[in-house]
Amino acid sequence: MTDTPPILEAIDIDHDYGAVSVLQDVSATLHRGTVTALIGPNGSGKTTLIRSLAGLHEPTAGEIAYHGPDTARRIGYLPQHPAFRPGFTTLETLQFYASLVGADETAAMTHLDRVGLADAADRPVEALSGGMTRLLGIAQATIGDPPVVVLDEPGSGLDPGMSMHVFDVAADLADDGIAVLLSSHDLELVERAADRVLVLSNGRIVRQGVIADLQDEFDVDSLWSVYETAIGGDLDTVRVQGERA
Ligand SMILES: Nc1ncnc2c1ncn2[C@@H]1O[C@H](COP(=O)(O)OP(=O)(O)OP(=O)(O)O)[C@@H](O)[C@H]1O
Repeated sequence: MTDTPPILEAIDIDHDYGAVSVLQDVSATLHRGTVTALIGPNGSGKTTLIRSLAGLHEPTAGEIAYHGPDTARRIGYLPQHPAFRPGFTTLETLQFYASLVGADETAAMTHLDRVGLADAADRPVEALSGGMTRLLGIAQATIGDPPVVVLDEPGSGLDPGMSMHVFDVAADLADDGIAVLLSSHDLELVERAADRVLVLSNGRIVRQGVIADLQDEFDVDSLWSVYETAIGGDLDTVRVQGERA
């Protein structure tokens, strides 16, 4: 759990998009068997941090360090807007990703079943609803059993039952020993399924730790109160980074 050494960590990373500094001095750890939720206002840098941790872009400064096993696939990633090549079925698409990471033939169906998409196995990917496409993206992120899985807003666009299911899938992955990072704006679901949170505000981690410990520290009984206190300032204004707020 969280007292184990991290399997993946960001060490003092900065990320700039040209002249715009989006992450500053971010240090964060992910641990095996733990769901860590990344929460923060719109535009605070969550997707940028997730993409940095997934190795999709180099930080401008600092380091991303992976301490896990040398497997065929180290980190599974669900983008915020998953998209798949048209002309193939859901099952064929997942079988393709399975073949890339050396997973066995049955893995694709098992992973489809886990996200609740078994009945859509023969449906072309272009005929999936937005929510179903996201579920296929989650199945794709977990195929090959990477020890770290990062999910950018996995519950976005899903109905309440399916959102809850997706968070339960994340908790099940952690029960299997995987280090899961997910971003979300749904604090109730985060409180239900996550062990730890990283609170990002305006490109900086303003709090991180076990949810219950943060509630004790702030002497509050909900994650919303932790969030409100940690973020401070206006909660109804999007702070556009690189601009005067
Ligand atoms: N490619 C880019 N070029 C320039 N600026 C960018 C780029 N991508 C993101 N940004 C800026 O970086 C900041 C952080 O964006 P990011 O998508 O990481 O935030 P977020 O916390 O994931 O937001 P949301 O919750 O709205 O999805 C924003 O100010 C955004 O405008």
